[in-house]
Parts: sequence; C-alpha cells; structure tokens
Amino acid sequence: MLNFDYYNPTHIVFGKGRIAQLDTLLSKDARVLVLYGGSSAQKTGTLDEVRKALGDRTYFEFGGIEPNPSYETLMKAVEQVKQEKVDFLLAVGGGSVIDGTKFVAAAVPYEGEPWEILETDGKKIKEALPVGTVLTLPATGSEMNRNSVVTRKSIKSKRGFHNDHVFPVFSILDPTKVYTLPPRQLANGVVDSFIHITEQYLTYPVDGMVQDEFAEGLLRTLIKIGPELLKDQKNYDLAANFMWTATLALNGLIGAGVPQDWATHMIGHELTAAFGIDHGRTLAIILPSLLQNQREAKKGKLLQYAKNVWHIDQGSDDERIDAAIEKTRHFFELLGIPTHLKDYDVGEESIDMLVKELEAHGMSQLGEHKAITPEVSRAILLASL
Ligand SMILES: NC(=O)c1ccc[n+]([C@@H]2O[C@H](COP(=O)([O-])OP(=O)(O)OC[C@H]3O[C@@H](n4cnc5c(N)ncnc54)[C@H](O)[C@@H]3O)[C@@H](O)[C@H]2O)c1
Repeated sequence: MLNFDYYNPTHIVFGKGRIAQLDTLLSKDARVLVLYGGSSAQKTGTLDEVRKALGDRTYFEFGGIEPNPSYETLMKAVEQVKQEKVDFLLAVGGGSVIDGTKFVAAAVPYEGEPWEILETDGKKIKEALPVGTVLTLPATGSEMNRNSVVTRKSIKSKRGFHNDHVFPVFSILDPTKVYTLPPRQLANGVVDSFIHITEQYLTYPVDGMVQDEFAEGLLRTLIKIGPELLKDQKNYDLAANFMWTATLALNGLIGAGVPQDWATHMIGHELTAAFGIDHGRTLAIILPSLLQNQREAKKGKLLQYAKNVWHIDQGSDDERIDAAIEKTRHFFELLGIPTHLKDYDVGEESIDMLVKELEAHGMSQLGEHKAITPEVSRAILLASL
C-alpha cells in the first residue's frame, strides 16, 4: 500500500426528510445564499423544503447554474455574495450546482482573477466561504469531496480544481430526491460513480486489500442496483444504496493509498467542452477503449476485476480481460448509454482538435504511469469512434 493522508471533514446527514435538519445545521444569524440550477429544484419541491427549513434566517437565492457550471454564470453569484455580505453558501442540486458553489466559495475571498483557481488546480486558495449541500443527484461525490469542475464557455475550457477549504461542512442526502430524476440523469449518475471507482481501482496492484474489497463491493452494488433502479425508481432502498454508493465512490476513501488513473475523466472533459456531451456519457465512451489500449499496463488489476466484479473464471488471461471489458460496455449500454463517439455525431475529423485541446490543457502525461501521451489519447479516441 502507498503512503497516504486521509482527511474528510464533511458531516453527512442521510435519510428521508432530513432537509428539515438545516435548522440545526445553520446558525440562526447566518446570511445564506441558496444556489440552485434550472427549474428542477423548484418543480420537485426541494427548494420549498429548503426555504421552509431556513425559517426566518436572512437568505438570498441564486438560480440558473447550468449543467457543467460556467465561470461566466458563477462570477455573477460571486458579485451577489459580495453585495449581500453573505457568509454561508448552500448548494441545492447535483454535481454542477455543488461544484459551482465550491468555486464561488473560493472565488469570493480570492486575491486576483478567479480563473487562476482553475489554472493552478486550486493550489493558491488560502480560504473559502463555508459550503453546505442538499444533494439531489447522486453521481459526482462532490457532496463529500474537495473537488470542483468549472467550464469557461468563452474559451471552451473545462478544468478542475482541488482544495481542502472547499470540502462541504455538511451534506444532506435524502434518497427520495432520486425519485424525480429523469432516467437519463439517473443512468448518467450510475455510470459516473462506476467510473469514479474504476479510476481508483483499475490501475496496478499495490496490495491495498481493503481499498480493493471496498471498490469491488461498490462496483458490484452498482451493477446490481443500477438496472433495477431504472425500472423501479421510487424504491427507497435501491435509491438509498445508490446514493450512498455514489458518495463513497469519490469521498477519498477508496483512493487513499492506491495509485489513481483519471485519464478517462480528462479525455471526457474535452468531449463535454467541445460537444456538450453529458459528463457520465463521455466516460462511458472513453473507458472501454482506454482499458483495451492499456490492457498490458493494467493486466493485474483487469484480471482481478474480471474475477471479483464480473465473476469471469474461464479462459486465457486475454480472453478474461476481453470479456470483462465487453461486460463493462454492455452494462453501460444496458443503462441506455451509447458508448461510441459516432452515437453522438462525433467523427474522425474531430480527433485532431480534441488531442490539441488536451495538450493545450497540459494533459500530455495522463494515467497512473503518466504514459498516456497525446498520441496514446489519439489512439484511444480513434478506438472510441
Ligand atoms: N466534484 C467532483 O468530484 C466531480 C466528479 C465528477 C463530475 N463532476 C462534474 O459534475 C458535473 C455533473 O454533475 P451531475 O452529474 O451531478 O449532474 P448535474 O448537476 O449537471 O445535473 C444534471 C441535470 O439533472 C437535473 N436534476 C438534478 N437533480 C434532479 C432531481 N432530483 N430531479 C430532477 N432533475 C434533477 C439538473 O437540473 C440538471 O439539469 C459535471 O460538470 C462534472 O464534470 C464533479
């Protein structure tokens, strides 16, 4: 096992009806900005639940944070926070709203042009406003991690940053919020959390037995409940298990002390920035061909994945690896997520541009061995057509 630090200060408040708990989680004299996305938080009644729980506290609202939150929109929230002298940010939504809120939290006290936060991976952040979240879409793990991803539309750049100051102070996870998700978002969430796990598991063995068992258990849970939940979306137990799995997939626990990959995410971000393809879908397109391309480097873990996750015991090493990759692709397709670029009208003529964007964003040495050069990314993208 590799050396590691593990730190996670987020207080999780889990279960049906827990939004009312906001009243005890927030101080009576907090000046709160409630940040949300489009109309879903309003239509589903979640925003009303939040307003009721806030009671007579002073609060303001900022709506309109789009999927793949944009720097341009978030800077308007930064202005509002400064004008209204807000001292607590409450994100109500999925990963986009939570990530966007983390950016606002860091941008308000930031000395300098806030886009630098993205350009420097959050390394220069010295402080941030406190953030709480009400999660409405299990997928990203943003509710219990120190990560955020923001898109600057004007330059078509999607970048991430990481910093301990943006860990949410608390996150309310009410599984009944899954009931209203459009099936497309539900499927995206299952795939996103699945691939968060593979990014931290499908690398090379370091005898991280606990991390591997955790990761395999989470993957098997998603394989079992993902398709069931799509058919039976208002099943509380399925929804609760999905919600907690998605959080555990990216709260740092399974990634502590093991190598990490993240190349699928970095290549996927370029697909979202260039073509607006949903985050989860970009990952489903890239992962199968990345695993094929990296099958030698990942051989030990791919064989373990085949055996412990897909129960594949028969055949040569190569046959078992092929079968595991095929089952992975089939799982995504079963959830209704197409796994080829052509399914999204992206053709070979776009590959040069995508590779150039990766290089421009400093993504020239990706993966756990830093061996995914732009030429390797090109091969992976070509194999994803
Ligand atoms: N911070 C991280 O660690 C991390 C990890 C992975 C991805 N991300 C980023 O997160 C973003 C994607 O977030 P996401 O997948 O959670 O989706 P999202 O937040 O973009 O939401 C997708 C859509 O679902 C709707 N929605 C949300 N909850 C709903 C509900 N309960 N009922 C009905 N509709 C609802 C939203 O209004 C939105 O239109 C991307 O920008 C991605 O890059 C962040």
